[in-house]
Amino acid sequence: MSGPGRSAGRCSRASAGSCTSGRLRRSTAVAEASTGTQTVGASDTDADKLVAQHIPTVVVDDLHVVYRVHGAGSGKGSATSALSRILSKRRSPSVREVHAVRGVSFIAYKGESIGLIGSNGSGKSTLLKAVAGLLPAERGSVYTEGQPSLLGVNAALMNDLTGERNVILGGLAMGMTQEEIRTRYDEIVEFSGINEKGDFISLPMRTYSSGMSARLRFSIAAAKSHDVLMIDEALATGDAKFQRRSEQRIRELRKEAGTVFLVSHNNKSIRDTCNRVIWLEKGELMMDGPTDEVIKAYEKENKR
Ligand SMILES: Nc1ncnc2c1ncn2[C@@H]1O[C@H](COP(=O)(O)OP(=O)(O)OP(=O)(O)O)[C@@H](O)[C@H]1O
Repeated sequence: MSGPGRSAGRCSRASAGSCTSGRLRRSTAVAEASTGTQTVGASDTDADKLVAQHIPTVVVDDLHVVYRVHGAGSGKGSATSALSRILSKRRSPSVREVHAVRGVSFIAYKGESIGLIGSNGSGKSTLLKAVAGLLPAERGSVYTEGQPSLLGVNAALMNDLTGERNVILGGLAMGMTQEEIRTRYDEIVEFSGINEKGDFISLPMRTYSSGMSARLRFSIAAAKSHDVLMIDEALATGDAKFQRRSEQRIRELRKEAGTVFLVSHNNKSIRDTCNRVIWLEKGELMMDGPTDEVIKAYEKENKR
């Protein structure tokens, strides 16, 4: 393992399994353009064979993430009051800390598709952002193999540019060459289904519905195999047909040797695409294990 802050004990502390890779690096990268019915758990797929090799892609070690909210509770959080404070050199009236992730540790392996579940505000998105290098760790460490890509429904492509331009922009942001983008362009547009009801790809993205934007973002991100792909609720916005297609693509990405993280409140999506689930509550890791086991425990807890 390489990267600052490495220590011999880290891998074994993080979770079960051994840390055999010599290529993991500490996560500092800024994420790129921020995204059935088949059961994956027990089948003898290529992805399952990869998982069995135990090649780590992400090591999260006792991770804590804290947000600091300036001006919280004072009722003076506006830009004008902040400017007046700066000019008068007064200190911010109050800073509230939100401890969003508390001591989470796990190791993700090549070929795994990991669902992140938990109630609203339990820290799922924050954990993904920290793994992507978008949020700093207050304490603990994150090591990743390769470049993690966070695909969120709020990921910023350029709303004033056409869908067509955004496909190119998103492709470049993910490290594809112009030639690769040209080759895959038709495939991306077709997968997104944006043109099913007319020539929408030549219109600016601001004219798209939220579902259409999410579909295009997912299609761009899914056009490339990722070392670590993190998808935050992207499937929730597409219609049923698109969801099935996306789930199929997630299974393929998993086979293409990467690791996929999927945040979702839809337990069926998680069951259909993930072989492992991490359950968070109040920023703490409640359970980490095979999909069926964790979802069963989560559903039992939520029936109370
Ligand atoms: N930018 C922010 N500033 C301050 N606090 C934040 C910020 N973003 C999230 N939080 C807080 O961090 C905690 C975890 O939020 P997070 O969005 O990670 O939860 P989540 O599990 O993804 O929730 P959901 O299922 O509702 O999307 C919450 O208490 C939330 O209020």
